[in-house]
Amino acid sequence: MNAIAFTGVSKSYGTVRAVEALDVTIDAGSTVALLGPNGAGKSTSIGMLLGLVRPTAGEVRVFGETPDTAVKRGQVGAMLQDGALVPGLTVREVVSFVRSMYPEPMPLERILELANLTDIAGRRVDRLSGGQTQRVRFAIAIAGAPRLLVLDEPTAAMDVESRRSFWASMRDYVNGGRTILFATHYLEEADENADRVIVIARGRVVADGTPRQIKAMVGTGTVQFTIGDQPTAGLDALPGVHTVDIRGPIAQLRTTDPDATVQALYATGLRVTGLEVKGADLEDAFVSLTRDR
Ligand SMILES: Nc1ncnc2c1ncn2[C@@H]1O[C@H](COP(=O)(O)OP(=O)(O)OP(=O)(O)O)[C@@H](O)[C@H]1O
Repeated sequence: MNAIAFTGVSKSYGTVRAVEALDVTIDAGSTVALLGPNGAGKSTSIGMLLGLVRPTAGEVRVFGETPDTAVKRGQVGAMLQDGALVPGLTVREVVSFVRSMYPEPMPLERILELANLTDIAGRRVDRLSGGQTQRVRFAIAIAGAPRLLVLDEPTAAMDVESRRSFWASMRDYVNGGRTILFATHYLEEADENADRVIVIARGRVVADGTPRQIKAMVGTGTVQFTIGDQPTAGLDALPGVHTVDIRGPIAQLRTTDPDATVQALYATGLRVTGLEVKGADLEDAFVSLTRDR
């Protein structure tokens, strides 16, 4: 059974084509990352999935129904990028209120526990840190025990520790066969938490596969250094290297294993100056992938 089906879906804002001809189905029970750079069309796609944004063309179905119907039936929970919490209320009050709007909500204590809020349930929501606020948003998203959970950059305001515990809660929640679709800018986050990664850039799907397949396509990082007029032959044979770009005096190697690449680079005997190692720049990687095609 498909949890989600986009069929020929496009959305334009005036002359801006935010999403173009999206054809994607997502199986119930899977955890899928929607990965892409700023402005790729992730939030627009999520908005259409929730019935908040109307497609210019095409059709969206959630468990075989329109997004509006699926949302009304309490089948979908969402955690969006913004949305203020009612100030003055405690965490427990906010979560209880949201629970009361659903036909078959999860028990209150279970929600608080899953969202790691039990200890701060009595605190006012306007006195929370960024990470704690995100946890309340998560609690609100799961309050109705939805079959599909949609998260738009859920860990944006969190530090490393909060991210880790957030994803642990998520795995707990999804254990009973629920479906998760989340948007992220980070390949590592997609890799660690999804079983399928759909990459979008400029409103189109440019890659779709397991995290392993996606990493092999884009590399997980870039190793850059000043090569000057030294020979470039052999750089593409260094371990992990996937693409070599020479721009003036700068050599940029896209690699699946930056550590191994750097070690081997030093062993070549080349004079390496201005070394920089960075995480994958998806925008760059995908713009060049789509151009190469
Ligand atoms: N309400 C709107 N009016 C006009 N243009 C919009 C609107 N919403 C989005 N866009 C444009 O549509 C494109 C896709 O935006 P969208 O927010 O879906 O991307 P995104 O992948 O979610 O980006 P981010 O990671 O920055 O949130 C962008 O060019 C954006 O400027």
